[in-house]
Amino acid sequence: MRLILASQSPRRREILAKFFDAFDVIPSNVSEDSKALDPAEHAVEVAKKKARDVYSRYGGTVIGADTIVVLDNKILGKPENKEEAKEMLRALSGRIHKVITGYCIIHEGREITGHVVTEVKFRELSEEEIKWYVSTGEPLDKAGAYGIQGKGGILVEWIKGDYYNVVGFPMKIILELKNLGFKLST
Ligand SMILES: Cc1cn([C@H]2C[C@H](O)[C@@H](COP(=O)(O)OP(=O)(O)OP(=O)(O)O)O2)c(=O)[nH]c1=O
Repeated sequence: MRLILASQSPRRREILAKFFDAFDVIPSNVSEDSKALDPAEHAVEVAKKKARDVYSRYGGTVIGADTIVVLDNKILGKPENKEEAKEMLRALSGRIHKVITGYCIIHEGREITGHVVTEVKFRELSEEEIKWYVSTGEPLDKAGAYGIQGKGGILVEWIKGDYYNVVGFPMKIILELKNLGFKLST
């Protein structure tokens, strides 16, 4: 069965490639909005849209995922510009937030959905640090305006849960694929 990752994210491709040799990458072309009020539900709904979009065009076994940062029950998506990135980082400073990845795997016409939550605590960030981090260019294509896998690692005090979930591809998805019969590479 052909495995397809419905994502433009290079991070997702790299993580999936650690475990499976053969898959295709076909980014979806959908808007990242939903009617869901609950953040986890929202992430799952968007993941479903991504997977359904690619499945309807190519069939196969399709993986869609959506990662959001949630602070005080409010969703922080990808910042539109540097000013918005700074605002997000100020809001996250010194606080615990959740990173939620919703996923949808469509296999033999059936949808397997779920979400994974990781808690992340940020250090207290100075204005100078925030300015420096935004000038690295890292925040712009990332939920919550940071990437834990890059220079953004320095902003983080601790995490509780799956590290790979913060980067956008929880190990839960790998386990679901294994359960469906996809063989892990050696
Ligand atoms: C919090 C955090 C997010 N991110 C990234 C993961 C996701 O790529 C991105 C959230 O955006 P998403 O909409 O989940 O994904 P995407 O637009 O990059 O790719 P696609 O929709 O095609 O699958 O933020 C990190 O890389 N590191 C982090 O620490």
